[in-house]
Amino acid sequence: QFPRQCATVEALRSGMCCPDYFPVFGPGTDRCGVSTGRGRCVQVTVDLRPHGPQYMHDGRDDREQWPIRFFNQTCQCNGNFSGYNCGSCRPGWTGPTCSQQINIVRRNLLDLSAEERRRFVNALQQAKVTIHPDIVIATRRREEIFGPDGNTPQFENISIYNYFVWSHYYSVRKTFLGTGQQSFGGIDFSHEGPAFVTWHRYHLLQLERDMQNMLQDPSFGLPYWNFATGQNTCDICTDDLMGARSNFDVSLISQNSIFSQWRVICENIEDYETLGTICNSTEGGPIRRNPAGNVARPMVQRLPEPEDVAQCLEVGVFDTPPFYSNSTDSFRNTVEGYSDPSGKYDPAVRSLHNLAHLFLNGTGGQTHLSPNDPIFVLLHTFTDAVFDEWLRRYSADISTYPLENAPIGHNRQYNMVPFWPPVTNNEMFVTAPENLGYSYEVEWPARALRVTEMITIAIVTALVLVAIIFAAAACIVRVKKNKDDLHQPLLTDQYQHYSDDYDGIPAPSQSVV
Ligand SMILES: O=C1C=c2cc(C(=O)O)[nH]c2=CC1=O
Repeated sequence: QFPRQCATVEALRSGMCCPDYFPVFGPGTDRCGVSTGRGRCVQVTVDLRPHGPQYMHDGRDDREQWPIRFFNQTCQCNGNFSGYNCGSCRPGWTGPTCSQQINIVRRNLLDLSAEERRRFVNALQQAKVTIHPDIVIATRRREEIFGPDGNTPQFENISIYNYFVWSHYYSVRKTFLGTGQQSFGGIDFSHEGPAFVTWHRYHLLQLERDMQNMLQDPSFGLPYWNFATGQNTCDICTDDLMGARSNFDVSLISQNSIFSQWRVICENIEDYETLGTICNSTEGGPIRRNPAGNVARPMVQRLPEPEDVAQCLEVGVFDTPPFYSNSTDSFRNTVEGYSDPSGKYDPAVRSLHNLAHLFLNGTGGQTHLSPNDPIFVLLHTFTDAVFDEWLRRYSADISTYPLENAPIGHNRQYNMVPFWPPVTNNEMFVTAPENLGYSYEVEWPARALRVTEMITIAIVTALVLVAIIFAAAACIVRVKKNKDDLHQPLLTDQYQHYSDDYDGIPAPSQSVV
């Protein structure tokens, strides 16, 4: 959420979060790397266009007009420089002056070699236990951020992976309306609206970049899980990947997998909602996962079909009013999984991304907890791959991404909560290989024919066949007629008339034999 340097009483009181890049002449002398032309400290821009009607408690939530409840000044970086102090590079660029282009390839997890799988699992484990070098999280709402004594900012260190989990929780948490009052749940800054795809794209980019820095490997790329297998098994739930099922408890992970030792954060949801506290970095119980095991909901006992992805990619309009989870003929609502794969909204349906979450049936199926299960990363890289393919096919047509009246947090120019420095949804609505420095190694399934198309093709084929049969029949008749003509006795009426015509003199009794 915020750089460690900004989690101070002074920074919060001033509203300025512009850390030094290299403070040669003491603190505050190189804000945003200004001395080397990397960037400068500027006023934060927030989108003031109205949000949709789903949220009606304006003024009560720290996430409104993000991030100005906390800070109103931030670094604005020049050229390819980026980051909270302009000390890093924009996605797709690397090197000391950020002038070298890179392309990271995101591959199918099942295509990785044994050694690549081992390295990926180890990298996740390292991220789970390594404190984030730059970022700390707020553990209280803004009104309690200075602590009980008014002088102790309520921020905590958190590991790189747990920060990924926490960011998702913070974006979906309910609005606290006061002790004794029910928290308001009709708010979600990362789901059920157009920002679903842009928010999760940045979320993954941030984890990928943090892991690249941790591994000191700028070419590290997150793999993906092609969950559209149509199967009722989890093909990546093996001990060399995301962990097999435990032999002792169907909803736990096998002890042969390191993920059986992972402990989740943000599980005390009732405390957060009734006390108005915020999830912190404290870990609790194990990851729960029981793929295809939800007997109460047979519909979520299967994964999406390859054909579902193909159909979803045929929905050419990015989003449709009311830009919410009941939008119909919306690519976003289809890939998110509230519409059927052809785009038709149906409240009973769960497809694609939502279906993959619910199939996991456990930690990965509960929105406030789901990233605790590392399958989340792979499920979302695949969802992002579908989004990128859509952007490519439809030339990133942003015209139906609403500038206003989308659910709060989802307007095109809104800064995504809780990322820092501020980044808008708009900035993620670009094709990844050309603009963000990564691409997917993936083959998309061809779309099967619709019934109407099949009927049209059948009718056209039948007509063509009938035409061919008629033509053939006509030919046969003609050939037969010609043959018959050749075998006719030479003295015929026709011949007679011809010969009559020939000399122009009627010769009724003439014989040619
Ligand atoms: O973690 C998530 C869990 C989800 C469950 C649904 C649903 O459709 O019921 N959707 C989800 C999204 C998530 O991100």
